Amino acid sequence: MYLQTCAALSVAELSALKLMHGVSSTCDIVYSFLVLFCLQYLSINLYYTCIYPFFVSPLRKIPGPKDHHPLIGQTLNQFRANGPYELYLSWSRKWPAAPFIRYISFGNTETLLVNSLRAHQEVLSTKCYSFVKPPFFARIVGEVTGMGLVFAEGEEHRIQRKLLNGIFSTSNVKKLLPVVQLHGRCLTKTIDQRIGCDVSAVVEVVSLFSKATLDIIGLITLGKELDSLNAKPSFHECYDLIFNQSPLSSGLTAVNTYIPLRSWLPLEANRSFVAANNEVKRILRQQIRLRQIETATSKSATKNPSLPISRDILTYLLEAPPSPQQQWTEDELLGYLRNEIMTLPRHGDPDYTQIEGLRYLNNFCREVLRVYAPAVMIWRQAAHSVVIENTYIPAGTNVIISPQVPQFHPHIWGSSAANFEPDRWDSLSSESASPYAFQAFSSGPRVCIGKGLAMLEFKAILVEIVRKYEFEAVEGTLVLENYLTLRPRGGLRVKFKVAGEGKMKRKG
Ligand code: HEM
Repeated sequence: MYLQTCAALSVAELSALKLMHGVSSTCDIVYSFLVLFCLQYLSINLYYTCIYPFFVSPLRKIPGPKDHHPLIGQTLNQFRANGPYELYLSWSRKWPAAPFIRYISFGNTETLLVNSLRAHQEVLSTKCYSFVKPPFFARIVGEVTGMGLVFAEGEEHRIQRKLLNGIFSTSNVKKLLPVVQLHGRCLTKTIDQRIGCDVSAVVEVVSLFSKATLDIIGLITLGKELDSLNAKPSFHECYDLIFNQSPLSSGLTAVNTYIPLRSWLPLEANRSFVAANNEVKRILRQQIRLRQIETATSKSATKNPSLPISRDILTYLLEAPPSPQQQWTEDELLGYLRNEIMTLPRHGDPDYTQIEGLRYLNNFCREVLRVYAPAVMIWRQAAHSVVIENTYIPAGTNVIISPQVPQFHPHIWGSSAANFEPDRWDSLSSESASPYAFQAFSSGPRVCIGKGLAMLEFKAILVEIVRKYEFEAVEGTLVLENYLTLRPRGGLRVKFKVAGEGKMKRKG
């Protein structure tokens, strides 16, 4: 945008100069154009980085932290913070009643963090289509997920959602339970193999669960086992490379957010990321093409719908590390869960109604997603100027929803907001019962389309694991990081041993 404005201004100024001083040589014209263009570009950038945010912007009076670096804003503080949510939560605690909190990010751009329930409702629901995904977000996420429904806007988004909603309806998700259970059994088979003849085994679960989740989504969306694709390197190897980048490659991803260097930097760390990413997309495109041909030729195809877009396969994964602040011990919480799951018939897989009937399991899963929301940031940009909660938001302003902010807000969840307490879901206050108090899947017209499927997967796999094993985390302290989703840094090692009888009786 600046580039076009500067070019237009330079042309106008050059024409005026020519009128005043007569026609000069082509060389002079090009030289003058370049000088004028650079001067203008520099001035505009200086204005927007050094003057506008601090002396002119209508957002400057909104409460927010002032301890930013003069050029890179809060970027350094975010990098130094204890986990990806820490700064947002500390600001939200400092200004609990503010609808928005304003902070300065890289290059002194202003960002608004959504804070109150009402502001969440307006941004995500009432005025949902006044906001779009910012271009830099498309660069970081789009390069991994591709540009499907996630990046469709306005009317195009409404149409795509209408087409896809049916596939993810409760009645369809119900039918997918056997697929999920089948993969749950494959997962426990892997754990059994690792235990072998020993009493217990330590297993790195992030890659194990990621693989199971991917396999389920692959089978549901492509109608194919990803393991059976015979690609070299395999689909899972490429996927692992994308999500477990080297420090240099992660740094490049961060830089790519602001300066789109990714596609032409001749570094090995960059090349392997780009190659893995391209390979994943190639495999998916190929499978989708095959599926489309099958669908076109098969009479029964309409009974077996598949998603027409490749990005849905690279989706959010569940991680559930234990909370350091919890009041109940891990043993007690898992004991309650085990006791409830053990009320299911011993043999055979539970059906959908039986799983949905497990009240504590449902509370447990929602509490995991409340305390450890996998999506750390949901990015938006004002498509046009808009007023929310008496705050004037100019077009182009970046707005961020961080699910942990409403999910830890003391005005919504009370003073125990940071504690892991599954029972809180049985007695919600009017604030915490609001659909905007729990944002792990976002809400409004852009709510996660896979929410029902993700919850079913989470519960069904937990049932499978809890029935078979007793388990505990091996590492004492977990460091969480954000790479597209919340992940334990360096993975999560869990000690599994085959379960005996449930030992804990539920209190009360
Ligand atoms: C625990 C698991 C999951 C979590 C926490 C999660 C979270 C989210 C969140 C927060 C959004 C909103 C993103 C935004 O507006 O920028 C979203 C959107 C989306 N999710 Fe999920 N998701 C999960 C699983 C899934 C699954 C299993 C699928 C599909 C198989 C899926 C497909 C999508 C799609 C297509 C969108 C875009 C919806 C739209 O813009 O209309 N998600 N998800």
